[in-house]
Amino acid sequence: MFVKVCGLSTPESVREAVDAGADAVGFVLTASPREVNPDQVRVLLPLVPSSVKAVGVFRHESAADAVEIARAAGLDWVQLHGHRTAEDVTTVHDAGMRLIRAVTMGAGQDEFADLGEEVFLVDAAVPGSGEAWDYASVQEKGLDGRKWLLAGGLEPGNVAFAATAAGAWGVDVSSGVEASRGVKDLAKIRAFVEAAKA
Ligand SMILES: O=C(O)c1ccccc1NCC(=O)[C@H](O)[C@H](O)COP(=O)(O)O
Repeated sequence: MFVKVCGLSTPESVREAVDAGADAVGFVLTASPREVNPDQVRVLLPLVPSSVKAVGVFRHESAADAVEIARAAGLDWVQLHGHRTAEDVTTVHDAGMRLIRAVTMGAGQDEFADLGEEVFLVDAAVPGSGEAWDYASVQEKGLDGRKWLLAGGLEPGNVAFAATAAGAWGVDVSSGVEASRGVKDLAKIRAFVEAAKA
């Protein structure tokens, strides 16, 4: 199970996620209680080994702006929330970056089909809100065999059940490993990664 821990902003939380065995870490470079700026990411990046993907997360920014900000932060993966077009995908790829596209369950079947071979993420309606949803309902989208991450309201206690119910290839968490909004809890990060990998 691929595990991404998102919304990291301190050396301690990055170290804990990496040490616990996370496959990817996320830095929120958009308006959020977890927002960090490119300079902060550059300070944290040396703590992330090359085997772990470091992802810049964006919501309202254009793809071109996201690429520019990610580059300033030293990142080569971007995660784009919100409605995106084929041109956005091209913009990211032409910049030599990898893309995680975030969609919600409300997205139409054609939007899921459009995601092609891309790694993508199926999230709650409001990203980073900690809202759980009916994870099993994603099975109706026919995502078997595709590389996609389940997100939204996951926590150490529900991740194994949710990932199985959804048939997910990987999972992504932020709120469920926090002591309070925007403040990561190191023990929860470890418990989450261990539960997801078990
Ligand atoms: O974390 C945020 O505040 C955020 C803001 C804007 C766009 C994306 C954001 N976060 C994305 C994520 O952390 C994950 O993809 C996912 O939504 C985590 O959800 P949850 O575990 O329910 O917090």
